[in-house]
Amino acid sequence: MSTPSTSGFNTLQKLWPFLRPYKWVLAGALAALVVTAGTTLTMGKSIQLLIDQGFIGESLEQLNQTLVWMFVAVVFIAGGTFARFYLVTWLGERVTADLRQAIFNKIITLHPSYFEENRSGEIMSRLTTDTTLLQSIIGSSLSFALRSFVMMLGGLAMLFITNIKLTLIVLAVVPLVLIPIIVFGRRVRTLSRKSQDSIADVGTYAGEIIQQIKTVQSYRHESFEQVAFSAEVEKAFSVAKQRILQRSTLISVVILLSFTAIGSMLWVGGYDVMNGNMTGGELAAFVFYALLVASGVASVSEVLGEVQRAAGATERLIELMDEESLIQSPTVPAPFLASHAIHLTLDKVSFQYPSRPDTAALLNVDLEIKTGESVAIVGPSGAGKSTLFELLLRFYDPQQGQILLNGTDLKALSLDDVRHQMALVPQQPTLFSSDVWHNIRYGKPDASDEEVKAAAKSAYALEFIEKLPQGFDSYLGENGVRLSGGQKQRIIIARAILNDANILLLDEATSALDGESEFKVQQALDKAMENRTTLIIAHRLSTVKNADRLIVMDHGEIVDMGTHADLMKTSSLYQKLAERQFSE
Ligand SMILES: Nc1ncnc2c1ncn2[C@@H]1O[C@H](COP(=O)(O)OP(=O)(O)OP(=O)(O)O)[C@@H](O)[C@H]1O
Repeated sequence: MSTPSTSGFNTLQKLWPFLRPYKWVLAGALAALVVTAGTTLTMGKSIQLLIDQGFIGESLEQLNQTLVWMFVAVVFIAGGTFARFYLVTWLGERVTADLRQAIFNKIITLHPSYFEENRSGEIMSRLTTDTTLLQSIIGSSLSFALRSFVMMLGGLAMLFITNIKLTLIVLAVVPLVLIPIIVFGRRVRTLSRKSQDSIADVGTYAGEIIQQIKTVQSYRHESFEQVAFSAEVEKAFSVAKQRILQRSTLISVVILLSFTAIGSMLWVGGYDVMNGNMTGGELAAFVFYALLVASGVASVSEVLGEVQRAAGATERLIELMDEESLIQSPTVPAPFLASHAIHLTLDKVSFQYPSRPDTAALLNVDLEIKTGESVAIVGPSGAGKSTLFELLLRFYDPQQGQILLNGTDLKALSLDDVRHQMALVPQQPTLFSSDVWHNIRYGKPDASDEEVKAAAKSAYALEFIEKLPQGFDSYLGENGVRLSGGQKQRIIIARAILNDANILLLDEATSALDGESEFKVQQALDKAMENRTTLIIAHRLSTVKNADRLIVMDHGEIVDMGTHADLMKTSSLYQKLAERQFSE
């Protein structure tokens, strides 16, 4: 069985790839450390000379010489400490920056279902809290511990040189000091992970409430949420309390043991000085070294507690970094010829969401879509219409059957090629908290201002954008709160038009808009659909009538297919859906 401290260090070893690029900085810091520690150790001998020859021997020359040497030594110590502190703190900041980047790079490529299982607040907490903890540990605690460790070893050597008998007394205490370190260290580590987890819960909770602030306030749930949040905060506090108790106990036990040893040593040493077996200077030097060793042991033990905390944080980070996306580009993707001729085939596609393995969201779906065709998908709520889009965009892979793009399985093509072919206009338009430029240009980052404006014009968005206080430079607020639903949609459509993908995936939401707004969005959509293969989740009959073909879905299956007129005659489900629409 490994002790908690070694397994803590084992976990920390996994951070080595992040430190390796800066091994020269690390080496510089270590060199500075050795210089400072070595110089500090000579101070004990200087004190001995100062007392025995300067004070007791009453030699002014010796006094001067020793003090000059001590001054030189202090200059070295100051310089070395500067270098060590600067380099190590730099290292902590640099490594944390790299870690954050690596984690973000990982997160952004993970399959969407990962985010169903893991709450966003928790992921955010790893990116911020856990990395900050590591920064403080790499950047300061570890340097402190290393310095203490080197001083401890050096001090110990000097103790032996100065007086063996007294040293043995000091050493008898060391195992006594190690026992609490091992016992409490393990507890601190477990509690530390728990503590980080509960801090993440606090962040997640607050994040969700802030996002839903209007729901919270309209239902007058403020005080209810305050109570619930306070429970989360208190939970985090009580875990932290346990952790602090363990750490404080550890520190105080170590201090108590160390100073008991120094007390007994002083007694024995003082007795020897009185008997003339030892000079006063020797005892002073010995006490100096013993203090170095004791404070070294104390701070190493304190930092070992920190290391356990860091190991907890590292575990969580490594876990996230080891996560593999379930949706991957093949290593050698099949070649895909970009052209406007697009042929989509769904071949006996069945799919269950990973969180609901027993319910088929899609069942045996067979479908052919040709270039330029517009296909409307209708069906009751929960029929699987949006799921179809999720599979086309490869947010999920079907468990049975395959989806072919121009005859090649989506899984064989590079993700880039697949997604480059598609532009999605979702039912709930979501915008980035930035200006209009950024939001439209998201469809094509290298688009010129003219292209962005042209896309906005095609999407019938130009007129309202120009009326905004700063036109295209207007900040749209978080998630575009400063725009109406119809305006947000037209921005999204402009983005899709700019993207100029061959396949347009429209999840219509015009049902939520008033007549005027709906008319404009419809115009924008008609423009976007020109010369494109389009799949529309249709909620309104006007779209349905314009489509080349209609697909009726129910319980994940395609139950009927045809034109509006055909289906009015043959499909009872379609008749029902149409009746409901007309009566509305
Ligand atoms: N992420 C998910 N995890 C698990 N089940 C899901 C998920 N998303 C959708 N489902 C389920 O899959 C089924 C099909 O959902 P889908 O969103 O495709 O329906 P829809 O036809 O688009 O409905 P609507 O018209 O209401 O948007 C539903 O039963 C739904 O509850």
